[in-house]
Amino acid sequence: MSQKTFKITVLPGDGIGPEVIRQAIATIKEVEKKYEYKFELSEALIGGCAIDAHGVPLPDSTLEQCKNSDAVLLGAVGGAKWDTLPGHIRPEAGLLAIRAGLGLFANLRPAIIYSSLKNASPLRADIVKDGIDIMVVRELTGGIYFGKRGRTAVEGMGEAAYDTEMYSVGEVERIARVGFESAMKRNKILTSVDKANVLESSRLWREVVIKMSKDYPEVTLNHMYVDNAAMQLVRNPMQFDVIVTSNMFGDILSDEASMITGSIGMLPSASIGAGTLGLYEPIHGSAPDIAGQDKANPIATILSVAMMMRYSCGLENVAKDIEVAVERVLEKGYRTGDIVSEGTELVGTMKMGSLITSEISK
Ligand SMILES: NC(=O)C1=CN([C@@H]2O[C@H](COP(=O)(O)OP(=O)(O)OC[C@H]3O[C@@H](n4cnc5c(N)ncnc54)[C@H](O)[C@@H]3O)[C@@H](O)[C@H]2O)C=CC1
Ligand SMILES: CC(C)CC(=O)C(=O)O
Ligand SMILES: [Mg+2]
Repeated sequence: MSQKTFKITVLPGDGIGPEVIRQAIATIKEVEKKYEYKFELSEALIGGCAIDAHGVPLPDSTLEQCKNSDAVLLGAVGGAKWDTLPGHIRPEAGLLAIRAGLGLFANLRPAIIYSSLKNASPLRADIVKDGIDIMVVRELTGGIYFGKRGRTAVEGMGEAAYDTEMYSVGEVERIARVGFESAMKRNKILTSVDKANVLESSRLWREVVIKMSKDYPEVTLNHMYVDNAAMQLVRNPMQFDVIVTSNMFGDILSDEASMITGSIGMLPSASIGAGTLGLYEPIHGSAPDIAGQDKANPIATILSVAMMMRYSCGLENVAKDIEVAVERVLEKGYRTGDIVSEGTELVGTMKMGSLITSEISK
């Protein structure tokens, strides 16, 4: 029987992006060998490298190519070289534009602590002993990252700058639905994180989430202010099942959640919208401090490939295979620098990638 060919656009980006993407591509090639599914990979530019080549962080041709794909795999963008450019042509603007351009309003960031990595967590052993398994559902195409911004002046205070947080009922409804649906498939606890004691946009957020909870009577809904949530994540992370929150709060809390599971180099993400097209990327950035040194942990990107198999390709068995391969390599004691500890073996980006692909082929 002939298999469907999945069209994947690969956007390596900047810094460690191309290094971790190389290992993710090797994973896809291994999947092809083992399963005979076909993946047609084609690369395109985004971020700093696109600015260098075309003067813009997201060329129209890149967006078009992504729209004509089944899925997009992205490394990371950004770096000091482009930090002084005006905001709208910085590498990060390309990232925001591709998320919005593809209509990917929901970003799923699973923070899981692997049993063999418990001692890589900076939290006390008694806090992580029963495991951490949190799904952060972050709104991705609204809020302050997309609101009106600009420069003005304040009398007697000189130049001023502003950014605006705004959410509509429709935007909150669709992300809340992803949160509730996700909770229904898990332990049925949803924590909506906001700052409703101060922000009007958070008060609307909370009203909408409460209204929607009537459709999900089995889900226990909690509300938490973001400052408390940041604290509770280190105090008692096991209380969380699914967290649903705004773009900026989700950005910040997911970096925190990643570290309590061992490292930011471990967390994958899936950005999804109304259809099956999704964008898959590690939650970390371009890590200029370790770029080009074979030090980056490729696991977050490889696990993003697993999420791609699950959400855009419908290949749950392949997704599981990749996740088990990662687990086995960790159980055998191999570690990149960000998760290394006494009694484990330090390996580089390339070696970690090849250890994982060789587990997949088994
Ligand atoms: N999705 C994206 O493309 C993102 C891009 N950025 C951009 O990346 C650049 C650097 O930003 P930072 O704030 O430093 O965040 P970052 O996530 O790039 O790095 C933060 C720290 O984590 C470490 N780290 C990150 N990924 C790692 C990995 N896979 N293995 C081992 N260690 C890892 C880095 O070495 C650094 O010490 C900036 O230009 C920023 O705007 C930041 C976050 C996300
Ligand atoms: C440009 C930023 C919004 C990227 C980032 O930090 C993220 O998406 O996690
Ligand atoms: Mg971030």
